[in-house]
Amino acid sequence: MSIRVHELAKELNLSSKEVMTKLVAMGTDVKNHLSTVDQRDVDRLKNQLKGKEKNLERSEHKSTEETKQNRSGSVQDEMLKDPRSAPERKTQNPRPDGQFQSSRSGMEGRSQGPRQGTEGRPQGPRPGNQGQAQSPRPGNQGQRPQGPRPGYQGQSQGPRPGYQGQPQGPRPGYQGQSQGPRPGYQGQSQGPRPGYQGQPQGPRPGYQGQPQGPRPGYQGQPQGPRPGYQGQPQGPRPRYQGQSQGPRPGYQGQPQGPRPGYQGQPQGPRPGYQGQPQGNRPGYQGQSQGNRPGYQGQSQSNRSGHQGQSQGSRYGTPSRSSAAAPPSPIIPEPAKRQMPNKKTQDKAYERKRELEKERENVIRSPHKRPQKNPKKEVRDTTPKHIVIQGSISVQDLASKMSRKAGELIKQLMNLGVMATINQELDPETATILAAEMGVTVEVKAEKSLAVIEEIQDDPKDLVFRPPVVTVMGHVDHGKTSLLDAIRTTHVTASEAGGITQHIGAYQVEINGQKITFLDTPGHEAFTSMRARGAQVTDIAILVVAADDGIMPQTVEAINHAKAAEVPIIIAINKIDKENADPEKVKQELTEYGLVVEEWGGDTIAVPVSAKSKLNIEQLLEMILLVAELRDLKANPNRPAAGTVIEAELDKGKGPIATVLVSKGTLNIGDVAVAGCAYGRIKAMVDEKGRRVKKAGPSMPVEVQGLSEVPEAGEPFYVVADEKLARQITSARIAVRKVEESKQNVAVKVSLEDLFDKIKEGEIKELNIIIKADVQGSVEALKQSLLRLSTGEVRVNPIHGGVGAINKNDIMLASASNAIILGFNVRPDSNAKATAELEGVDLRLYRVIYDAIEDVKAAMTGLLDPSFKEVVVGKAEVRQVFKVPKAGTVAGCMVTEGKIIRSANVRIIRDGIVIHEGVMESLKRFKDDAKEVAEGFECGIGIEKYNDVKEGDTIEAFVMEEVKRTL
Ligand SMILES: Nc1nc2c(ncn2[C@@H]2O[C@H](COP(=O)(O)OP(=O)(O)OP(=O)(O)O)[C@@H](O)[C@H]2O)c(=O)[nH]1
Repeated sequence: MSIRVHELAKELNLSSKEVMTKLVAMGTDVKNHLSTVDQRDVDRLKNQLKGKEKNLERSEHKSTEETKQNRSGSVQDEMLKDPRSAPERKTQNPRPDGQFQSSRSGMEGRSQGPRQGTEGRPQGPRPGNQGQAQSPRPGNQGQRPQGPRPGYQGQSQGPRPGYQGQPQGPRPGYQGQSQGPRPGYQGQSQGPRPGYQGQPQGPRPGYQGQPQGPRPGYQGQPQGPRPGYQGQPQGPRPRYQGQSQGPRPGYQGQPQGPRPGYQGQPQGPRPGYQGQPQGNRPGYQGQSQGNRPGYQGQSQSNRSGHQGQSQGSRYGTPSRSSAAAPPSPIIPEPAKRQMPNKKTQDKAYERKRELEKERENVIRSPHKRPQKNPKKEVRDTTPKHIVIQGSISVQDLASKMSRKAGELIKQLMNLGVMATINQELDPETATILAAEMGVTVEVKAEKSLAVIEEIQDDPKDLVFRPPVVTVMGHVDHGKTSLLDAIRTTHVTASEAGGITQHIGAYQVEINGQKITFLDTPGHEAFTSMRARGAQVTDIAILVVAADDGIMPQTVEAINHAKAAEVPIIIAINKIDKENADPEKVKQELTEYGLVVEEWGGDTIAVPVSAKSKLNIEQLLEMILLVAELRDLKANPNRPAAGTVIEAELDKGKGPIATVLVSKGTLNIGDVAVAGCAYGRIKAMVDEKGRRVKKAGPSMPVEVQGLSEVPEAGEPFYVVADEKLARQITSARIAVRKVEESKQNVAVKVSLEDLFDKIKEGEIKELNIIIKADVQGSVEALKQSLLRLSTGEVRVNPIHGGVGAINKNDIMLASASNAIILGFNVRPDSNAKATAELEGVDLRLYRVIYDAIEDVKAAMTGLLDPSFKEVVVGKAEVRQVFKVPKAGTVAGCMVTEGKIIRSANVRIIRDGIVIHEGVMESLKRFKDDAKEVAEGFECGIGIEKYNDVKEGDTIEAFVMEEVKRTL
């Protein structure tokens, strides 16, 4: 059974705090009023309280008795007054003088006869006194036993350190309650003390100080309720010889006979005694001779019946006590000297209060720790060095610097830069800004997950791989026919029944060696892939019709192949034709730097007929020969890497892609990444539609299992697992989003930044594509530009052609990082859009000199980029009117943008600029108009120009000032 503190308090009619204090003093572990107390502790507490009450009652009773005695003039008084007369009156056995050193009022009347112990006490053994210490007790100076005390049994023989410190000064806290072992418990025997209440071990029902059996000696004063205790033994007390033999209900210290053992009570302070309850005992404090303010326990001599004790009553008030007990003439001097003065008492009291407060605090908040240093040190925790990876937004930089974005924006304003929180700062700006705020910046390019690192192969693992061939040439020269001829010629018997699929590439075998053909004739795919960084072609087959010779697209193809540094094999086709002139073709080729072998050059030229399947084998052998010279090798024993040749979304199969493996071997079940697509390869088929389980270097296969359709030209990699594949593609998607959000196409080289790039060493060669209205202009421009080459940069016209600037020109420029110069030509709409998309710098001139000057200025950093031509609209000439006074007026339909009256115009015919001049009139019907929007008709008159024709395009353009950026 347990009970909570507050319930117990209620039961005892005490406050919870009081109960807690008592319990804590008893050694019971209670934390607060809700703590539970077990029955044993409850009983102990109750016993304690009960004992206190009884003691109080006894004290009251005793005081009354004392008063009575005092009034009537007791024997004891008389004894005190004249101790020598006492034996005559009271004791039957006179005691020699000086033996009653214990000058306690109650004592004096007791010894009516000789008490063996009395005599023996100071000098000899005191058989019954067990509560006495033999060790020095500071407060007990009056009666030190001088010799062995036979009745003293519970005492330690050695020094008892704890016994001595108490009585002299205030003893603030209750000390009778041991909270732990108290080695030096004083006054108590070290043997079993059944009735002692200082030992809070539980109820001691039987104890009352009176042993039930023979009591070997006095054993200290119980503090708890000792119902039976009154100092009267219940049984014989052999050593207590000065006592009455029978029960002494009211034992009050008046022994009927000598009590040899009872005399051991010190008169002085008994410091170690602590068995007193803690309850308020108003009168308490005046006990003993030694002032023991904290003393709350009953001294050994404090037995209810023992009224004559000491100089100060322990129960009654000092005044009462003193009144009851007149000063004894035999009080030893030393005891008196120990009475502390008022100052000491005050100090002691203060100290006691402090300790009590501390204890209360501990009880209230046992876990609360005192605050040692509540003040916190303010430390600057902002980093002094940060690492960034390229550009960084203001917000992210602020976060890295542990600053507020507002602080950075403010600092940027101080630096003259207006920025928003999301604005991207380039590394330089970020570094300067951070430096202004005391932070150093380290720009470290982060290894992006989006980029897959190339595996470097050991040269000894490399083996020969089939060459990858692209067929290029002018329109109708027979590219498709040649590819078909090769394919059909070299289809083996076993493959004949196979369903030939168009997967963008295929392989043929000749003399046990394979050749891979990209099944997309023309240089469009070739340049597109090159523009994406994919260089899959090992050898270019240039098809030139023997009856037609070199044509513009032939030249383009030559230049594309040269720019890609791909060896060219010439297939002079249609030799079956009567008007075929292969020699003429060879002759023309020399103009483009291609000198055939038989003429001493290194260009292989094979006369073939796709139609008649002539020399196809010879052509293939030449391909193998060139491949051998190129030492085309790859390691087949590694994870596959390659390029997406073609890709589409198949209704049944989902995303499918033709992949040309360039290194390693692709297996079913491999996890691959291509651009932002990834997936586990579920199935692979070759160009014949056969399912294959693996694809080695240079083998084209169609794969299924990718998450989405990748773009042609995307690199294709096998990675360790799908998790990594997901991470890579996620990173790529994130990069793509950033790129899209920037809406900023990666600008290739341009004349504006040419000088800077030359200075930075980024450009050592300026690639230029020239398109002009006539070949003569192309050549003139080419020669002039070549002369601009300097030691720092070489001008390299990679391609020149006649006619409008087309998409192929743009792709070539993009792939080769070239600038396009157009002289008297315009880009077609497709080319213009592609140029914007690819970031190709496209410049149009009407005067060759202007083009040369611009390139020259750009190379020397003197190009004035402050004005830029902006085309505001285009109109198609639908009808031409001859107006007598106004000249020729072009009736037009605005097809693009708007035609503005103040704009300059140029007339374009078949992609060639016919005229450039000033608009003379702009009319909407008969009215003059400032501008005419797209979809409306208008009449346009051009100053000093009447040669406009139906079908011409009139382009309106303005010169806009370009704001220079720092
Ligand atoms: N006589 C003869 N005609 C051929 C030969 N090769 C192709 N032709 C013919 O030339 C024409 C064009 O052939 P294609 O193979 O379509 O030429 P291409 O270069 O693929 O043409 P585009 O796809 O338009 O660029 C066809 O009518 C073919 O029959 C050949 O070796 N001899």
